[in-house]
Amino acid sequence: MEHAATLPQTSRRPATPLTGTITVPGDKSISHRALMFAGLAVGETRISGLLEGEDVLRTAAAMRALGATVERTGPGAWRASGPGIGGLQSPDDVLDMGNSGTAARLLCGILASHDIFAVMTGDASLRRRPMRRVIDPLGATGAVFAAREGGRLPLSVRGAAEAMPLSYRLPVASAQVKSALLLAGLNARGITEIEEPEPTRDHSENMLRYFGAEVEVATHGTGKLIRLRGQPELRGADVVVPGDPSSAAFPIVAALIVPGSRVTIGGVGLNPLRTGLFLTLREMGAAIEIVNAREAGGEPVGDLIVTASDLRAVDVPAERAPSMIDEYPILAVACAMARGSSRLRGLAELRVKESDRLAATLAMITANGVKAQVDGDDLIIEGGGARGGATVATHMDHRLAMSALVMGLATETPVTIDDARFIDTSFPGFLPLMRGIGAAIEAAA
Ligand SMILES: O=C(O)C1=C[C@@H](OP(=O)(O)O)[C@@H](O)[C@H](O)C1
Ligand SMILES: C=C(OP(=O)(O)O)C(=O)O
Repeated sequence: MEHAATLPQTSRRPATPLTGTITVPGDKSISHRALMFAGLAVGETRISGLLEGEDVLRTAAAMRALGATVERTGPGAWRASGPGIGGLQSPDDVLDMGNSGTAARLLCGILASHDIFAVMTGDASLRRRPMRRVIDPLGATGAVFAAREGGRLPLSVRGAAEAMPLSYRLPVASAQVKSALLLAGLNARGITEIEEPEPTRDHSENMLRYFGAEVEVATHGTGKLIRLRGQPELRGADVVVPGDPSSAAFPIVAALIVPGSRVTIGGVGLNPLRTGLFLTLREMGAAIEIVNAREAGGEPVGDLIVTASDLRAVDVPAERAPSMIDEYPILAVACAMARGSSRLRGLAELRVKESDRLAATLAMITANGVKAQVDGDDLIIEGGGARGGATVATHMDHRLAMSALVMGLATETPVTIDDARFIDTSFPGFLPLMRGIGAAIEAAA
């Protein structure tokens, strides 16, 4: 790639505390959905604060290839409109979803209930990830999927000419699977019904309603029952994307573990199905104050004031995992710096992310001198600080890259990562933003 010599980056303890007021880029989950729903709706949608990371740009390109109008009008400002539900067309070429599981899986839902043919692929990381979790249930719409062995990309789909509505109980806690089925249900005649035993992020349900669909959500045991009436008239609507709490996690943990730091992060999304990390960090003794709580674009938002804190170990229950599923690598860094032994439970889903995040997180901290082990689906971490000094293999995984660089801000010797390129999938501008608050991160020698 272009700047091959600067791919490895090194972080070290800064000479002074981290300080400043920052904002993080827009929420990745909401950004994907805003482009997809806008591309299915009639009339114009204006989006502000869209995450312009690689993953979301893949969704923009795919929606364009399917016949939607998607244009950038300024930084984070986008305009999109579509032909209405059922009106998308076969793309001329293969859809390349890059590194993005969300883009690939949600798009499968759209394709399943359109009378079109499409082929989808992704990068080496995405081509390893399981797609059966969406293509198996989506087959009941009448769509015909064919995928590589093991249900991996590339795949092809001949969408259903008249999609059947689905009734499905999610076997894994996955907002991607739920959202793919809801997207398919948009162009099915009748009610699509999804039972979700463990609640996962509900941005699709919220945004579908906002665009004019009829979505009912009822409590069902410990989970939810979601019912969507098919073939609504989706109308374009303006979307304000809040700051991504999963991105805010990195400067938050950095501020907590670099002594004397105080950092304010403005406009962070605080949807309760996304804030498991903040709850957990507070249980560890973190000083995270939420001020100026408000609503933006139908989602709760607030400013976070984070002050360096003496962290203590934590035991995180498995039920909390869906509300912080992407935050375990950075939580592992906080646990390594905390006093005592932490246990993070129920992490099986981490094995099928951009990398095997359970194995890679363990390797990241142990290579830098932290005692830790995996026990079944749990990660056990002995706190007390870390030596550092290792080069961390990031396995095409943005969250590992950022976590390792944050860890190096509090280790005895610097931490290096092998490849910083994938950070752009979710957090373009991470390196300058962190340097701007005083983080010592530079190209490795
Ligand atoms: O729906 C979404 O936008 C996402 C859901 C989660 O994936 P799963 O549904 O696979 O848990 C999460 O890891 C991903 O970053 C974004
Ligand atoms: C798992 C992630 O994303 P995706 O599944 O969209 O690749 C993530 O952003 O951490």
